[in-house]
Amino acid sequence: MTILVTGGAGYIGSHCSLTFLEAGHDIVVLDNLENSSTESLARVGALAGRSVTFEKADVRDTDRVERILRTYNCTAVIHFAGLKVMGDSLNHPLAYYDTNVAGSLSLLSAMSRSGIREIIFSSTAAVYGEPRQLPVPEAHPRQPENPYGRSKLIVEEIIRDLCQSDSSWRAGILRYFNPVGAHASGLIGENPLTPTNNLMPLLSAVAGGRAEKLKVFGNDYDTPDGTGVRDYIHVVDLVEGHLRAYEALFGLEHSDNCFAVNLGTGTGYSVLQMVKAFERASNKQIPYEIVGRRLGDVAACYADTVAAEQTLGWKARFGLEDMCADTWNWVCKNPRGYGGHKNAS
Ligand SMILES: NC(=O)c1ccc[n+]([C@@H]2O[C@H](COP(=O)([O-])OP(=O)(O)OC[C@H]3O[C@@H](n4cnc5c(N)ncnc54)[C@H](O)[C@@H]3O)[C@@H](O)[C@H]2O)c1
Ligand SMILES: O=c1ccn([C@@H]2O[C@H](COP(=O)(O)OP(=O)(O)O[C@H]3O[C@H](CO)[C@@H](O)[C@H](O)[C@H]3O)[C@@H](O)[C@H]2O)c(=O)[nH]1
Repeated sequence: MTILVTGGAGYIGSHCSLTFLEAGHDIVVLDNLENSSTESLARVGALAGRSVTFEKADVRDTDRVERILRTYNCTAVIHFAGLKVMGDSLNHPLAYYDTNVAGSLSLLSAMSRSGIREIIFSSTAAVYGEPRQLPVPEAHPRQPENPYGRSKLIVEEIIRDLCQSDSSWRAGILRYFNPVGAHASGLIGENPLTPTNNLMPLLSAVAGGRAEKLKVFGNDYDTPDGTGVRDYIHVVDLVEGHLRAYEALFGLEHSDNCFAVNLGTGTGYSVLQMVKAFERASNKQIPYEIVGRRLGDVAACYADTVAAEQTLGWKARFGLEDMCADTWNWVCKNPRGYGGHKNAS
């Protein structure tokens, strides 16, 4: 029962690999190292007490993926490999459709050819677009507003069609809200040197003196303090959700062989609340200035978590303090990220 983890050297994939190894599963990681290095897997191996089997490969190489699936007798796939920067997807839509859509199609074809029918797929709250209702339930209309969100929605639909066409397929689609934080050891986390527009890495960059101040994108939203509200979820909670999803796949009835659930905490925090929380965790002042709204941002977005609780028996455990403290611990211990990563210096 070996599980193929695509994108397993990356931020979420490395945490997931550790969680699955610790739960006693055998895994093989496939990654093209486009946004990662094998150092993350060396550290996962050290934490788990056993080495991680790794194949450097591209998910778009269907024949190679099929060979890997067969070589390791894989029975299921957790699919993280992809591009993830919403803003970037507006400038490079073809790259996003190629990696996220064509890459997933290639993987699903390789699975189909080798008779593997179980997949957990990394989707995103970005498939909902502007929330019309809060908290956002899974049945909320899916109207993504950028190529990144659309690429994920297209793959969701492909997976649904597969499950409908053949009841032996089983799929768990997981819509992440805002993953943050790092493993408590401080050994694995999100590479601090990767260019990013996300709030948490920018907070740590300012606290660590790598950036002068934070730009707060708008304080005129219809939220308690006027700044944007999001559902930040600790990456360790998020990957626990994958373990529960993997277990839930076995309990699925053939008539109901595909589920889509939100992975969030259900609680929203504003940008200014995040600034304060990070100041407490780091014991540093975080200077900020209010600037105009960022194109494409919504006022507030947080998850309805009822389906995750019912379908997976899963609920996030970590609070904002842990998310900030674990991020800060990771960044302080690894100010230059992993060795070998193209953005490491
Ligand atoms: N981090 C977030 O905020 C977030 C939110 C919602 C959804 N997601 C999704 O979760 C998944 C993992 O995100 P992450 O934050 O760990 O990103 P990441 O960039 O750290 O990890 C993605 C991994 O995929 C690999 N990869 C990229 N293209 C590949 C290809 N063609 N073939 C093989 N490997 C390839 C990269 O090298 C990297 O190791 C992504 O699919 C992303 O879209 C992330
Ligand atoms: O320099 C910054 C960066 C962000 N923000 C604000 O912080 C909040 C969070 O922004 P960010 O961390 O960029 O996350 P989102 O824009 O919510 O998008 C994330 O969350 C989505 C899921 O909801 C994922 O799909 C995306 O990949 C991921 O980037 C928003 O209100 C932003 O306006 C600032 O004020 N200043």
